[in-house]
Amino acid sequence: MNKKTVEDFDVMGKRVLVRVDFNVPMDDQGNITDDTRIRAALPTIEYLVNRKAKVILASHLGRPKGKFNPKYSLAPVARRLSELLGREVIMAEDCIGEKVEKAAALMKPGDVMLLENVRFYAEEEANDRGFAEKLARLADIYINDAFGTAHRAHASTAGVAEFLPAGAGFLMKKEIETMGRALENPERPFAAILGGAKVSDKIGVIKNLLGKVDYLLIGGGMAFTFLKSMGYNIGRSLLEEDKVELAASLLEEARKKGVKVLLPEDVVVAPEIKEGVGYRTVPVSEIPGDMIGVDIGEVTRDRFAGVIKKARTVVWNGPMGVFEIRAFAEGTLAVARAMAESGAVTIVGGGDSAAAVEQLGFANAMTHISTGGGASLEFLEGRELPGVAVLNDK
Ligand SMILES: Nc1ncnc2c1ncn2[C@@H]1O[C@H](COP(=O)(O)OP(=O)(O)O)[C@@H](O)[C@H]1O
Ligand SMILES: O=C(OP(=O)(O)O)[C@H](O)COP(=O)(O)O
Repeated sequence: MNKKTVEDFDVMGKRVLVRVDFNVPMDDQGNITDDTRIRAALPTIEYLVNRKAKVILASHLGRPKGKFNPKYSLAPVARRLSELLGREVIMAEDCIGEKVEKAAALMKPGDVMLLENVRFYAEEEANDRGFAEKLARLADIYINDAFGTAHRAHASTAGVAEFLPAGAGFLMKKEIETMGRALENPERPFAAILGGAKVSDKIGVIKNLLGKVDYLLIGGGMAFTFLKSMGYNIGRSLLEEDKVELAASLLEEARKKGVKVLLPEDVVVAPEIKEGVGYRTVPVSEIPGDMIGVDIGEVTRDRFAGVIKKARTVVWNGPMGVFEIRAFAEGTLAVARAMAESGAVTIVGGGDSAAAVEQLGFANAMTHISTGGGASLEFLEGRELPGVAVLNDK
C-alpha cells in the first residue's frame, strides 16, 4: 500500500481521531452478538495507547437516518471495548460540539474515548465539509481503520482527511494488502468462488475477476440465472430474468479468456425455503418445475472441493445455498472445509460468507476473513475505495 500508516506519524501525546467500523450486530436487548469488528480494531488502538496517544474513536452503528436514536447508541460497544482493552473507555455524549471538545481537552496520554454514533447527524453521510471540520477539531492526526466502511465517502471516512494529516490503521492496511496481493500477484492456480443471492450484486466482481483468475466457481442463488442462460429448466429457483443475457455473455467472455467456469452439475431442491421441508438432490437437467434449488449437490461439492484443493490462491464471496437452514448449508460447509484444508492463500469476503465460516468453525484456518461485506465486494470489483483514496501518500 502506497499510503501512510499509523506507524508513519509521531503520535506521542497527540490527539488521534481513529475512524473504526464498530457497526456490530446486536440483539433486541442491545447485547453485541458478534464482536469481531471490535477485536479487529484492537491492534491499532493498543498501538496508540502504548505510544501514549490520546485515542478518540469514531464510528457509525446501523442506519439511524441522521437523527439521535438511543437504539443506535454506541454505549454498549464502549463497554465491550473496555473489557477487551482492560482499561476504561470514556463514552462521549455526542460526536461533535463544545462538550465533546472539552472532554477531548481533558484526556491524558493513553486515554481512550469513543464518540457517539456519527450517523446521528445527516451531515455524516452527506460528507458535509463543516461537519468534517468539526470532527477534525477534536484531533491532530486522522487514522482510518474502518475497512468495512471504506467504500463510503462520508465525513468521518473521507471528508475529515482534508483537515488533518491522514493515514491507515493496521486493519485497513492488512485488508488492502492481503486482498490486493491476491488480486495483483496471485500464486496460481487462482480460483474465485462466488455465490449468494443475486447476480446483479456480483456483476462487477465477475467482470474484474475474469481478467485475473484461472477458475471461477459459481454457486448459490445466482447460479440459476447462469443455468437458465444455458437452456436448463430451473423450476422455481431464484432467477433474475433481466440478467439472463448478461449471464450468457459473461460465460462467453470467460471462454474467450480461458477461465474455467464451474457451475452446479447437481442441486438440492425443495418445495419451499423453510426449516423441516423434504428435499432431494437432482442433476441440473432434471430440476422439477415446481421445486426450488436451495444448495449445490454432492457431485458439485466434490468438484468444487477438488479445484479448491489444488489452487494456490482462493477468494470466496457468497454462500453456496440457503445456509441459514442447516439442511441446505452442506454446499457452503463443503467449500469452507475445502478452503480450510487447502494449503492455498484463502480469503473470505465479508458479509454472509464470513458469517458462515465463523458459524461453521473454520475461521482460524483461513488466511484472511474480511471485516467488510460491501467494501470487500467493491475492492474485488477493482474500484478504489474513497476511505483509502483520501489518505496521505507515502
Ligand atoms: N439457492 C438459493 N436460493 C435462494 N437464496 C439463496 C440461495 N443460495 C443462497 N441464497 C441466499 O443468499 C443470501 C446471501 O447472499 P448475498 O447477500 O449476495 O451474500 P454475501 O452477503 O455473502 O455477499 C443468503 O441469505 C442465502 O440464504
Ligand atoms: O456493515 C457494513 O457493511 P456490510 O454489511 O456490507 O459489511 C458497514 O458498516 C457499512 O455500513 P452501511 O452499509 O450502512 O454503510
